[in-house]
Amino acid sequence: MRLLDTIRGPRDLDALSDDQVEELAREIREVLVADVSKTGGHLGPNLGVVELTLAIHRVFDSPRDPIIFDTGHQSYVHKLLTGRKDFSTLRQTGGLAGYPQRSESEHDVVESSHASSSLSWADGISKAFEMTGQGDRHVVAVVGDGALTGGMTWEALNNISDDNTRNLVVVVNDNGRSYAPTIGGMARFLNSVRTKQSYRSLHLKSRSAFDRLGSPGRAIYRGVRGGLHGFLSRVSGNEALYSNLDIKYIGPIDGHDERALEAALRQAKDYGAPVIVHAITEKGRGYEPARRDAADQFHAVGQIDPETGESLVTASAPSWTSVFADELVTLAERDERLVGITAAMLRPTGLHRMAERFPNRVFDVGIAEQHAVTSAAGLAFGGLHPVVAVYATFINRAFDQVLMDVALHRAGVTFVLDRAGVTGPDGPSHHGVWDLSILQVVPGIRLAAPRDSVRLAEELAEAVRVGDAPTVLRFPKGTVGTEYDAIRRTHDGVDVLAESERRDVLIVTVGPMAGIGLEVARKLEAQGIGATVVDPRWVVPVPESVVSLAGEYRIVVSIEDGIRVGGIGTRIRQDLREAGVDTAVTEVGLPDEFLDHGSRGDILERVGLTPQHIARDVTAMVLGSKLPHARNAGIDVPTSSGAQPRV
Ligand SMILES: Cc1ncc(C[n+]2csc(CCOP(=O)(O)OP(=O)(O)O)c2C)c(N)n1
Ligand SMILES: CC(=O)[C@@H](O)[C@H](O)COP(=O)(O)O
Ligand SMILES: [Mg+2]
Repeated sequence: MRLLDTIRGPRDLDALSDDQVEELAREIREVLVADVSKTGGHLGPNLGVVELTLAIHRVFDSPRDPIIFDTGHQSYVHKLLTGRKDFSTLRQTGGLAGYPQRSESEHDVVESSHASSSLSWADGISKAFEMTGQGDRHVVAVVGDGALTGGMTWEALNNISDDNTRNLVVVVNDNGRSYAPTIGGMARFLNSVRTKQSYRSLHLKSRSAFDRLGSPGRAIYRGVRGGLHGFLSRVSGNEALYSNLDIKYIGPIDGHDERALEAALRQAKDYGAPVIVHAITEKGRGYEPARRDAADQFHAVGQIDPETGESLVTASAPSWTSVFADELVTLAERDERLVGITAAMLRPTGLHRMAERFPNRVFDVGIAEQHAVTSAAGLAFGGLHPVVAVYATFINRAFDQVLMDVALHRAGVTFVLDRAGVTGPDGPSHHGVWDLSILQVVPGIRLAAPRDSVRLAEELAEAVRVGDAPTVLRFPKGTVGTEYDAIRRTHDGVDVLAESERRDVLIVTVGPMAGIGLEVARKLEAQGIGATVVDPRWVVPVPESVVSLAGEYRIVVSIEDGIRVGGIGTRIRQDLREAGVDTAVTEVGLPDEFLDHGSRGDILERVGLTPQHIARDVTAMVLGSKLPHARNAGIDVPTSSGAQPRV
């Protein structure tokens, strides 16, 4: 039996000897590589926190001492140590979540995968403990060097430093990388610690001296190491950054030396005030293919060959991201005003291609979306046209900057939102389902949803030509689908994809929902219900011809991969009513709920965003029966004029 099989919870770790802890670390790495290579997931980050997580769970008493994982993608080891051993269903429908999830365990606290929030969580929890007579409980926040580039962490540190009576331990998991090497002054500070000759040489010399004494020497070394690191940090003046914040700093600690970590964490636990423990770790530790991966050390992998690390995923078509990446380079070659901005996701958003071609025209600002957006407003003020490329879910964080720094000043900034719509395996905080609703309230904004790669190229070229308003392009995760050519295009750019003689149903599709809309139309036509399908391409503001066309039909059906509440459908309905058009409107989209992880197909099926569900509901409406209220289909029939749907 494996040692790991005997660990039912963190308290089973207490009795392990040093050698058993090392054996357990080895077994955990074997499990991570064996299981995650089959399911896909955050292999590199989790291989880097094996000893760190073991030490935290041996020193602190979770869940009494809550452990907060920033971003949460590095919580697999935590899950293995808290009773969740079956990773064969990782990130799959109904399976283990890829992030902490309270419904899985009392040991899980923060479920959001949006980075840089852990210290604020820890600040609040520790304050609450202190104010409710639970001041003896410790709160531990594990924050990566990448997450430290996010502004929230500094807002939290500013507050934490104000009250030095709380049992709050911040463990900096410093592997020097977000996806790519972490950027900025914070990274330079942390890197200086890691590479400080005084730290490195003294550390290495002391270790080899004790090693020569054999196991007794190694035991002694481990005993004094905590103090040694403390000495080193004073020698190298590393604690300056934090001690000026009046926060105790312990480190740097070798993040793969479990005993040294324990010594530092015990010191931190007994300190009785906020402490930062700085652990130097390696993403992908213990697995050569990850360690060798120059791109991102297997930050997030698909299915891979566990022996070689080679990807087993074959793409049937180019990804939306790669189409965008190539188109942007083409545009940048023609327009020197174009610059790119990424929030620590250069390769995931495709900006790496522009960076390779124009290294001085792409800026990685760290995990700092708010800064990225307002900096873009500044770049536009200076005469450039920034293209801010982020995942759709992360633009949520910078809404105020889009509104008050870009739109208020009518700045020509283009936002490219990748992973828009239901993404799938990364769960509720990663679906890009809010952008259509929150951005459409921004005055002057223009929002496009390309239905295929041809329209992506076309609409990106149109977007970067707009110099007096924010423009937005949003497209989904994965590979581009079928190209849908238009039968005709209206004067204001609406593509008619299918047209029926009978003016029964007008289907207005947003982006790649065009495919579903055409399938719905085919199903309706098969029942003798006339259906026309149009793709506005630019969905905000709603083009006038959508409104005028709607007046010729009995029902308008909008279909979008975004929450229905406040979505494009509600905007169409409002524009129709304001134009005096009383055609019934059926808005099809996602429920305004948090959607658990799973495959995109399973999720769309579950919420009824499929041709079958939509055609059934619309048929029932047209034939006059009461619609079965599918969760995601809101039916709006104008009641003010007493009009009934013209069915
Ligand atoms: C607000 C936000 N922006 C971007 C991301 C995408 N993202 C996920 S993990 C990651 C890098 C995190 O780096 P770090 O905190 O150092 O953790 P590591 O992966 O190195 O353990 C990024 C940018 C995110 N989760 N949240
Ligand atoms: C944790 C995080 O925010 C990302 O690493 C996320 O997993 C993105 O996944 P994809 O790039 O595969 O969509
Ligand atoms: Mg990192």
